[in-house]
Amino acid sequence: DIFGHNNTLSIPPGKGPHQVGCTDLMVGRTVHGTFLRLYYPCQASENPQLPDWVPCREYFNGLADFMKMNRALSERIFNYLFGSCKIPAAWNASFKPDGKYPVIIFSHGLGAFRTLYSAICVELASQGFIVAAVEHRCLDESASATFYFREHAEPGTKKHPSCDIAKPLSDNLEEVWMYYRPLKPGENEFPLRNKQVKQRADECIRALDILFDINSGKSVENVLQCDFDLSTMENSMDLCRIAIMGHSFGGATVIECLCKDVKFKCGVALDTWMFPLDEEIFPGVKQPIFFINSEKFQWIGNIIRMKKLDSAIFPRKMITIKGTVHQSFPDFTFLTGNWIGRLMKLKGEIDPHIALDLSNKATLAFLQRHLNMDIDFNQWDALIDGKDDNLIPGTNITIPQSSI
Ligand SMILES: CCN(CC)CCN(C[C@]12C[C@](c3ccc(C(F)(F)F)cc3)(C1)C2)C(=O)Cn1c(SCc2ccc(F)cc2)nc(=O)c2c1C=CC2
Repeated sequence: DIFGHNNTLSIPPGKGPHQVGCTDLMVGRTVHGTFLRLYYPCQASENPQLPDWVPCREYFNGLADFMKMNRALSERIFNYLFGSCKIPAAWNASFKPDGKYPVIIFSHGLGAFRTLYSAICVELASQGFIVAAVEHRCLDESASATFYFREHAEPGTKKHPSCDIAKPLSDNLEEVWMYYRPLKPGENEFPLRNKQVKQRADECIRALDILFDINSGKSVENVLQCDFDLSTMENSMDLCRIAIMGHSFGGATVIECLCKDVKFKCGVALDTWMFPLDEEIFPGVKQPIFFINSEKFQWIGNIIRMKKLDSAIFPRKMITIKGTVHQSFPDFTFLTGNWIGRLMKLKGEIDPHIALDLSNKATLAFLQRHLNMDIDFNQWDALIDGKDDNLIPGTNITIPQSSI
């Protein structure tokens, strides 16, 4: 196709020792419920069913809204380009009990949704983490699209589920879709984004609470009819080893979560958008933070705010990956040929596999250090200090002396 290659298996599989399984979990029958995609170490399975990267076509509509494109046309374009793309994980594969796995909650960026960072989540799960990629919804409306179920009053208005994984548990539930809400003209952005980042943090904390319930063997009702037995994950999570991770708006969500909940022992913030954060919370953040930045997205104001989190007491690290752009972290960076990928700023100069490999290895080394894990991720410790030809320690943005 015009992107130069077919996409089905373009998202790189995990490099770690574990096979990766994946399932969807929706808890709660209202917009205030929790919706997440779970990536986990699984039993080897013969012919694994690979889930679709974009689970429902409504997400293409959401992307169109987010990108201010015409829905009808772009749904067909996105479906043609990305409709066949699969996630390299075994859908609903049996969980592999093997001691207690550390846990990561992942928060997506503005206009994204829970499946768009599968390359990162699959890699981490393959290295022995349980990863919950939340889908932000509610007032937040910072996902490009998301859905929830509502008890529908009128009998017989049963709408068939739009995508096969969205079969609701009981048939008196109807799917309600909500889409990305752009800023109104003249709307003051900070109050909205600050409220949203607090909402996003609450959703991450609620997702963690649900993992606690699952770990304690409490029965958790999955409103989605996924044939995955959550009880197989009882007592399998190391709930002293929990990290929060996110991209862009999700990076700001990392800082907000660290401030709100000490159960998060450290944070990895990818190409963070600092704007939504109220600087008053910064002194309240005591956990280690790792800022992994792209070369092109950052600007002086954003870096200055990150520097305000610098500390002599709490470990704060920053690296910049040379030749990367903002979209080098979401999966799109693997799904287009070079020239159109660079044209649409979905790819930087660097090979996306090399870029994400550096980001993932640096992340694993940081997590081992600050979750006190006893494994071999410390082999990549040098990357935390930016010691690699493709890395810059700290930032490439020069900050004028006057502004410090
Ligand atoms: C003009 C629209 N305007 C909206 C406010 C700016 C839109 N925009 C730049 C984009 C996302 C882009 C994108 C995607 C996907 C294709 C595709 F063709 F491949 F589908 C193309 C082009 C359009 C690059 C961003 O917002 C950047 N950004 C993001 S992008 C997260 C994301 C969203 C959807 C995805 F599919 C993948 C990744 N997350 C954030 O938290 C923040 C920002 C900026 C500040 C905070």
